[in-house]
Amino acid sequence: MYSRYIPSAGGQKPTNNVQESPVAKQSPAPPTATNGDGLSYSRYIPGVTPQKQAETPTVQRFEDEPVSPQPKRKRNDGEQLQEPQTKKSKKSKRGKQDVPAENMVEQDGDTEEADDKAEHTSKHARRREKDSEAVPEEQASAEQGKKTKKSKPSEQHGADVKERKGKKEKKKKDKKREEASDEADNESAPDDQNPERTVDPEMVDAEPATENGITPEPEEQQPKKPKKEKKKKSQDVPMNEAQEAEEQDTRHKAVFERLGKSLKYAEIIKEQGIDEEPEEPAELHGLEPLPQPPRAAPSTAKPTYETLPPWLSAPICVSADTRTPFAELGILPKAARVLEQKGYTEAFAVQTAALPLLLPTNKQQPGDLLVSAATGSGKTLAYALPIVRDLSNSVVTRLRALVVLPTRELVKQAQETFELCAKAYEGEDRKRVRVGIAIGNQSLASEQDLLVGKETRYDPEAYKQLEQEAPSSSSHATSASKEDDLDALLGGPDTQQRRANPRLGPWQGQVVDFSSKVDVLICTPGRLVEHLDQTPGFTLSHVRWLVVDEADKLLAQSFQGWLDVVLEKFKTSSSVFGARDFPDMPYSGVRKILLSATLTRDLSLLNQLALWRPKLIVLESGQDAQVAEHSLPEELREFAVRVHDANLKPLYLLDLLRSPHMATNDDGVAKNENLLATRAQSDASSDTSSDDSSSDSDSSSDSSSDSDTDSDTSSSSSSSSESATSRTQTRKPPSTPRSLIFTKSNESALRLSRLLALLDPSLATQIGTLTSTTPTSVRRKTLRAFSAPASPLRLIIASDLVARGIDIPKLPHVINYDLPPSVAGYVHRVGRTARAGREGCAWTLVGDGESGWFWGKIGKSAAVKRAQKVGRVLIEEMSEERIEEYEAALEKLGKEALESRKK
Ligand SMILES: Nc1ncnc2c1ncn2[C@@H]1O[C@H](COP(=O)(O)OP(=O)(O)OP(=O)(O)O)[C@@H](O)[C@H]1O
Repeated sequence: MYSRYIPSAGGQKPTNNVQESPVAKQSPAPPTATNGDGLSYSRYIPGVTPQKQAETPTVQRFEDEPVSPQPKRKRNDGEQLQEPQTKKSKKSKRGKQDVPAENMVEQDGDTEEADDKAEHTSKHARRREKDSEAVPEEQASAEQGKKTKKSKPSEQHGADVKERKGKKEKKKKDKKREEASDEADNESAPDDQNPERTVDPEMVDAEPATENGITPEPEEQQPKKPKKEKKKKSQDVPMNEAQEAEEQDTRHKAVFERLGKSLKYAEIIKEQGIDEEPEEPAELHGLEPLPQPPRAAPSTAKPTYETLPPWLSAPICVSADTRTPFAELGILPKAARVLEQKGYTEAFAVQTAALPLLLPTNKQQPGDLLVSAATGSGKTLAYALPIVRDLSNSVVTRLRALVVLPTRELVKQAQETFELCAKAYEGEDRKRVRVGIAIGNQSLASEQDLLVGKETRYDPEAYKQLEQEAPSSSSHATSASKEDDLDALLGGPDTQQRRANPRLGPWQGQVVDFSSKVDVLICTPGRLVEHLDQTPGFTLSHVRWLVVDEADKLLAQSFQGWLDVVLEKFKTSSSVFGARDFPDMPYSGVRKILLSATLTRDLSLLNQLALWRPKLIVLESGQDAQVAEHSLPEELREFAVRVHDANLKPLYLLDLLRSPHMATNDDGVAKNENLLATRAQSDASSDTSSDDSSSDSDSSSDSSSDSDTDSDTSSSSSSSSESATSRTQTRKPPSTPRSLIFTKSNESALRLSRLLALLDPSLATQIGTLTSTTPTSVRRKTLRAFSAPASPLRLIIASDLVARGIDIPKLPHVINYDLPPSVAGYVHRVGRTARAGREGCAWTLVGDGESGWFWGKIGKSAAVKRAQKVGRVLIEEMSEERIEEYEAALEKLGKEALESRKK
């Protein structure tokens, strides 16, 4: 609520006297003037008769304005000065009396207090006007003087204060002031130091008094009183003020005394430990409490936020260094002996975990199995051994195990392991398990002959029955070859019928019986689909094992929709009763085994397989029990070779191959002290000091870029120290270290092979190339030659064709000439070395523009679990002479390429 000044109707004509007054000349305000808030006040102007009551302005009140809890001070534009200045100005105003009344008054029309002020000020004004007529001039001046600085209320003012006493809020304020006044030596502080005081309503009234030119009484003579007191007290009782002050003092003293006593009493009670009197029991009055159910015990079960199924979130973890004698795992002594002859004295960790679950000795309910274990950890034997053990119990040869792998080389490799196991389980009432492969390296017909046997017999009754039957669902030749079409044309309608059911023989009454020639078929997915489609008598009706090795790759890619086709066959070919029974187990069905070093945890992919009671085995490396997305072999050492100038990358590779870092014997064991030193530094990379950074800057023209991409100072320092101690030497080691070099494509592999031969003609006979364009027979030959220690073949430059699964015995080095396409790609590539618990080194050439990706995704990624940190190797800057040689080699290569295109 605020007050607003509304001038009386018709305005007010200033009298002549007023116009003559010096004050009036400066101010247009009438004798009964209003301040900026519309508050009226009376002003003493000698010789001017105050206006009558009827002419005083009315005050209109508004309820809809927000009420400020405290009076706010609004300055006029001219009142920008700070408070001390305000005081000065006030004094000057008093002295000079030349400032308009509006400027003298605090502008505040918004607050409640201001409303009150406005109200009673207007009353005051009216009353003062009356009083000014009656009270002699001296008395009036004395009264006004009291109001100014000491804010002594007038009689009317005292009455107003009493009225306001009823208001709660004002009471509180008054009380506060009262308390404050006791301590603050009765208004010793000047008003202008207290912003609240500057807006004191009394001040509003007081200002006009100073304007009247009447000098207020000196402050010293007036007793300093709290404002509230001043308001309460009436003008005419100066004696009562002193009495009241005394009374209040005594009252305050009494209150403080009582407080002190009670505090002392409380302390005594505390010290003596006196209990307070117990409360008397309340009378119940027949309102007895209703029987309540017992309180439920708080649940101790922890909420689970797991979204993965338990088998995936809580896998079977096995430490990578676990070794167990085969005999302890239920492997027959004769089989264990055969394995030992091959060098398999103990079961590796993954075999220790998987064999008991897959062998028929398993007491647990059988189900599907997933294995996620590092490269070279022996996964192949982990599934081959129990499958062969199971199939060796059979009497009749039927296709009972289907093993699917992504490449021909891997199929061949798995075949060797299965053959070993078949040998191990042969004899002693066990049949020799027959292992077949289907990889498309020969014609379909010849493969069909190897897989499916055919016998013809004369049986007219069976023939008739077959004629009436629908085409066989188990095997059918839907996409017949051109030769078959010719047969059909020559052979007439019978031939078409025969094609519909391949069991119908070429002659009337002749029936064909098909039989599987293999117990285990290891195949690539594409060739499997072809056989299912085109090979008569090829059936999956008896299959009870399905192995998907390198499962992440096989599930991520369609490979002619092989999985859907196979799973469909598993559903429809179960017509033969007991075909999928496990002889030593109360179980019937197809057991699925999925394996990979980078096994997918993608449930949408895994769900395609309709897994039944699956279990997941995860190989842990190191002491850290945390399961990472990918883990590398514990014996693998990784190095990043910085390539400053990507255009000279082949020269960097040559220098690396000739450097002492790579000098190892053919078993992958370090031959050279420098390499051991490098390894030691790599191990200690975390605590190497960075005080040799100067050497880094010596060798590197833009060493800052290295630190930009790699914030880990410890690793940087390791690189620096390496650069200082193990700088690449161009001294030639005794022989080229046996290395598998990966490029990003077939083309780059071929180009690099030729370029290296041109740069160093001595390497020409030592280099082999493996790409998807290489014929299978050449691939196999190359790999075999590379595995032989005495072979001249020292380097294989390959595409990612051989990145997965290929087992090259005792390969000491893998070099990533080009960065791998993914983290999984890196894991598989470098996994060609450090296999089966042996040492091995992986070297990655990292260009300055690639280091961010390499260190972020691979080198320092938490997703890749490694035993040791990735070390760094710096190659010396290339001399001008070498660069010229390189350019000459490039030119020659270009000419060769042109010539080959012309041909
Ligand atoms: N128990 C064992 N004792 C000694 N050597 C073994 C044993 N089991 C397997 N190996 C050897 O370990 C090497 C790696 O085996 P395997 O190829 O099965 O590994 P992997 O886990 O399948 O690797 P990748 O994931 O790369 O395919 C092979 O040379 C194999 O002969």
